[in-house]
Amino acid sequence: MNFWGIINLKLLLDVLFAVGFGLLLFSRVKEQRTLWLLRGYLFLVSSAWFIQRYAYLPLTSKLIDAVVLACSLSLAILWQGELRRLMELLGTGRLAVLLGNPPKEFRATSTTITQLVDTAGKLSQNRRGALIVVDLGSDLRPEDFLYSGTNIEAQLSTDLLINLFATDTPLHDGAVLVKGNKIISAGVILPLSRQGISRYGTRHLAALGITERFDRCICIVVSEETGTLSLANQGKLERPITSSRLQELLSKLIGNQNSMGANKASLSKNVSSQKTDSSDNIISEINKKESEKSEIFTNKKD
Ligand SMILES: Nc1ncnc2c1ncn2[C@@H]1O[C@H](COP(=O)(O)OP(=O)(O)OP(=O)(O)O)[C@@H](O)[C@H]1O
Repeated sequence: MNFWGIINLKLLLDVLFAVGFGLLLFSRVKEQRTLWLLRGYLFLVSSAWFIQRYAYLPLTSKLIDAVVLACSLSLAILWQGELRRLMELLGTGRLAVLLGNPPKEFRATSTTITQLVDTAGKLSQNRRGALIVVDLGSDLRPEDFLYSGTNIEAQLSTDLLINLFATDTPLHDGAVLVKGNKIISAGVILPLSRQGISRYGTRHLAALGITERFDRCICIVVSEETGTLSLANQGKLERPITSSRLQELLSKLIGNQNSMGANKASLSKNVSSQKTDSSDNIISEINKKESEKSEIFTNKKD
């Protein structure tokens, strides 16, 4: 192969990689305005490259370079959160999440949705505060939280969730992390959001905090004060919502539209009877811990 052949091959590969990268960026952007911005920016960058390489127009080239620099700076300000997330994902090696291909274990089923709605409804009726983080593919890891809580690794069930948020249990403070149909941990302390500090309490700010940092996770919040249900997604809080609205939102977000409108009554009946072995074990483990705690307490008193 001669010299020019090698150069052209390199150029071809360069263009192919750049196009591939551009397509990957386009596939990750969902909002129309962001898409326009990205399209305009990539057009400017490729024009600058083309003029620099093929046309001897030094002044035009300099001008376009200056415009590209100005656009890069304004986009860095505008997309602060997204760029930060991108670097976090790259730095922690979560390439599957970056490529939009989350592992199977994050796929929640309609049963998961029903269990979550059922739990939120019951907790709301009893005015029991709760915070449930549902990882839909952000691959949340202990380092993403201020405190990663206690490892649970149990099958998701309404009974277990309700038990975890019982006010007299050690793990009720903080959030419960759910991935797919599993409860991963409890007593998790989330990073707080800085938006709406004057409007919301810390439970709601924690829900906003985690969802504005990770776009594929949502948070169900039950207010202890009012029993109000809320859903946080992408740093926005929808509240107050009813159980059926929560079911609708979860079905939409989890992409499980089939579960919408399914006869909720019979499903919630099923859910109540779905006591898995592992969740039973965890409940008895928690109760054991509690009785141990009270024993120590009474011994101390004696
Ligand atoms: N960073 C956090 N991560 C997880 N849970 C948190 C965090 N901060 C507070 N919480 C939970 O929220 C509870 C305090 O809620 P607080 O009353 O301050 O907030 P709120 O938004 O007004 O909620 P509510 O309406 O339930 O009162 C704590 O006891 C704890 O369980």
